[in-house]
Parts: sequence; structure tokens; C-alpha cells
Amino acid sequence: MVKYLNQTEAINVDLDLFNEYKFSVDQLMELAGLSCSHAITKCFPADRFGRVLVCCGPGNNGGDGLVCARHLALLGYKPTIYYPKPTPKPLYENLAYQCQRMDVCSISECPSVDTAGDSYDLIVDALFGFSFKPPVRPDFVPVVELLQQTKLPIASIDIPSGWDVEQGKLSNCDLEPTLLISLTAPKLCAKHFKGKYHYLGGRFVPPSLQQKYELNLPDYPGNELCVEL
Ligand SMILES: NC(=O)C1=CN([C@@H]2O[C@H](COP(=O)(O)OP(=O)(O)OC[C@H]3O[C@@H](n4cnc5c(N)ncnc54)[C@H](O)[C@@H]3O)[C@@H](O)[C@H]2O)[C@H](O)CC1
Ligand SMILES: [K+]
Repeated sequence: MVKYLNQTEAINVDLDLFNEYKFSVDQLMELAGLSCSHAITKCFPADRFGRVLVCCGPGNNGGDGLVCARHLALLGYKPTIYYPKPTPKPLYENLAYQCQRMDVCSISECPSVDTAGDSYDLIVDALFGFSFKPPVRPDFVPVVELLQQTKLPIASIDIPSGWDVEQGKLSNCDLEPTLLISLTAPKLCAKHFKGKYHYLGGRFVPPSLQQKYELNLPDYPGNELCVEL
């Protein structure tokens, strides 16, 4: 059985990839975001779910979202980015600029539940990943409430935002994604996931690192970037 990581293990795997294996964050973020876009194509085809709101947070989970939005555009979707607190670092600025140059729209106000329901077919939740510490800070409360209240399907990247990384949902109002894309390996909260589709992405973990953490990852089919768990 695939291993479900606690928060410390998830952070340590990440640190090992960067420090021991010398990957750069840009490399892994590109592969992570690309794998998320591929999982989305499998669950939500562009002809029925073309209009996608991609909500991006301030950390690497948000960076995965910016990459995912760019690839969704290349895959025939019409993504719109909501990135309320852009991080003033070249990595994030470049990712946002690349989207802009690909005519990916962005909005500066969080849409209401009704406006989002009329304007989009799917929401990508790239707000918080495995470094989230509850409770949600005030800047992000409106978008987290949108995700909690919307009737649109949600695709969460790595962690359903607002969930405790280990315990899962902290209250009954917490969001319930339809698709969860765990990256590298699922985190403990994914044991509480009840949505329709659970995929694993981030096909970049060196075998020796998989062995060190006894990740027991499933085989990815052929040349696929994601696998259904
Ligand atoms: N190894 C991999 O598989 C890779 C995973 N990636 C993705 O990176 C995230 C983890 O990224 P990190 O930057 O460590 O943190 P987060 O994005 O989870 O969030 C930190 C960010 O959010 C802020 N924050 C934390 N708690 C709160 C709160 N309660 N309210 C508001 N804001 C909060 C914090 O200040 C930071 O700014 C992982 O999940 C994957 O999605 C990488 O892309 C590459 C490799
Ligand atoms: K997320």
C-alpha cells in the first residue's frame, strides 16, 4: 500500500529533493503543475469543463497552480487566475508573467458564489499545500469560503485547502474536492478524502528516495504523468 506521509515527512522529502538531489524548485514545480493539468484532463474534459478558475496561494502550492493554469491553456481550457497575494519573488513573478503572455486572464476580486457559478465550470484549488497551518489568515478567508460554498466541482492540488495536513477536515464546512491530486506521495489527510477521483502526480521521485521513505508508490502506467489511486 502506498504510504501516506505526515507533515514532517512531506517537508523532509521536499527538502531532500532540493538539498540532497539538487533539484531546483522551478523544475519540480513545472512537473508537479503539469501532472495536475493532466489529471484534470482525465476527470474534467475541456469540452464540458472549459472555463476554469485557478485560485493560487502565496507558497509553492500556488506556484503549482500557476503552472497548471498555463498548461490547461495549452490543453484547450480557458483558465482564469485568482491570485490574491502575489509573492514578490522572481519564480512567482515569472510564472504569473508567462500566464499573462499566454493571454490567461486574471481577476483581482474574489467572485461571489453566484458569479463563480455562472462564469466557471471548475475551480482549481492551489491555495495551500503541506505547509498550511490553520486557521486561515484573513486575506484568504473570502476565497476559502468560496471554495467551501460553491456547487462547482473542485480539483485540489496536494491538499484540500483549509484541511489539516494530517487530520483532514477541521469542520463540517470545510471544502470537499471532487478531485484530489496528491503530489509525490499522498499526505495523511488524503485518507479522509471522499471525492470521486484521487490521483497521484509528481513523477519525479528518484528510486533511492522512494526507498528511504518507504513510499511504496504505485506504478505509473506507460509514460503517464499521473496515476489514479
Ligand atoms: N515535493 C513535492 O512534491 C513538491 C511540492 N510542491 C508543492 O509545494 C507545496 C508546499 O509548498 P510550501 O511553499 O512549503 O507551502 P504551501 O504552498 O503549502 O503554503 C505556504 C504558504 O501559505 C502560507 N500559509 C500557511 N498557513 C497559512 C494560513 N493559515 N493562512 C494563510 N496563509 C498561510 C504561508 O505563509 C506560505 O506563504 C506542496 O503542497 C506542493 O503543492 C512544489 O511545487 C514542488 C515539489
Ligand atoms: K491546495
